[in-house]
Amino acid sequence: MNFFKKQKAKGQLMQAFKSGKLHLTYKNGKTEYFIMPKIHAVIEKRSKMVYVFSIPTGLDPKEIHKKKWVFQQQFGPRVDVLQENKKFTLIVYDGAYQEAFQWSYDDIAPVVYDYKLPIICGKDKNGEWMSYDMVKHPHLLIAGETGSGKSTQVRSILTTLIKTLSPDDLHMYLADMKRSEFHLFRRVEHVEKVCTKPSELMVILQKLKREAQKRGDLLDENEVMHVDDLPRKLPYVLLCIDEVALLKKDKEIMNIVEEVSSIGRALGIFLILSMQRPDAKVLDGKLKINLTVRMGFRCADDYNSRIVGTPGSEDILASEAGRMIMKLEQLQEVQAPFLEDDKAKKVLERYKVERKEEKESIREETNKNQIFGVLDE
Ligand SMILES: Nc1ncnc2c1ncn2[C@@H]1O[C@H](COP(=O)(O)OP(=O)(O)OP(=O)(O)O)[C@@H](O)[C@H]1O
Repeated sequence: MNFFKKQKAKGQLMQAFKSGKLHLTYKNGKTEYFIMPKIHAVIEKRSKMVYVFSIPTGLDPKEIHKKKWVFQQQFGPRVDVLQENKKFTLIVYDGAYQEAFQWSYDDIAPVVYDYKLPIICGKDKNGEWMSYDMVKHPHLLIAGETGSGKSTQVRSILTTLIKTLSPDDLHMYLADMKRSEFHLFRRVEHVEKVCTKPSELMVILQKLKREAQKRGDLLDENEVMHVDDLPRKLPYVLLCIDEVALLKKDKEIMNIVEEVSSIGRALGIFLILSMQRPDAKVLDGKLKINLTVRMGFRCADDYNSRIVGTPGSEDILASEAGRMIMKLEQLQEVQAPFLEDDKAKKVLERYKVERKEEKESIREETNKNQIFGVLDE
């Protein structure tokens, strides 16, 4: 921030202190003297300004919190005041405040109608929808601390895909390493398999490897670069792994995931990976390069947000669930739509079929004794 901008910002804060009488006053004869709070730093961050100040001894710290409205009058409605002893941090967010909002397919459908594989992200500060076509930007990483809104976002993305594409055009494989999220997608027509164990995921990955091989051969035979250019349409395949970091010690699994991330784009095989704590070891090498789209929900610190590739997500407040820094072509702050578990269940009800459950239970039964080769049919 240049010198003049910093001075102007300091002046505005001083003005707020004066208007709210947030200072000590003493008189010497007829003259009044003020002891003002001391401004230690003014830091400009992406989409916000941070002021650090301390108050003079004798001024009640509660006054600063009670008079938050003074800062709002000076800087606009979107301010936060944090306190550590005598030191305060005032955060002034720029732009309009993007309130939380509900997922509604009626609102989303017109936004995504011309995408082949639509990923709905949320709304930016101006209330504009953010979305993209996964066929153009394959492989997505979603990261964020517990309670930051990551699982809700995965739920919203998958539900939107199910509503938009037919089960002939999209085959989903869902790996739920925490056993907490994907149960509501069981028996959905588009969902080939929901698994919760690494051994089951390995079966899926072996299948996807063979599928990739077949698709690669087809591209060669037909002398085309992308499955969309084949004479016969093939379904897109989506593998979504929740809490992928739990698999980091499983080298064989991680190697195939990495391989899919490298070759999937042309073959119509895509990944959505989510993790609570960004792990530099998991996001290493090829995987890091190939997960081109990132959604960084609130994370612990700037070390973590750097690993995700979404600087600024460490500054998202705990009260801002569903807020993220998104990296597509550029970094952008986005509020994700809120889709509750119960509502998703209702939306998905009409896509549930008996057939798939039977198929799954048969597979699971077979898998008990024989892990490999089950899906070779
Ligand atoms: N898009 C959103 N808009 C508003 N509130 C949200 C949104 N997403 C999540 N929340 C709120 O945050 C809570 C936690 O969300 P969620 O379960 O998605 O977090 P999480 O990061 O996946 O946590 P965990 O890893 O523990 O599952 C929700 O119950 C809801 O109250």
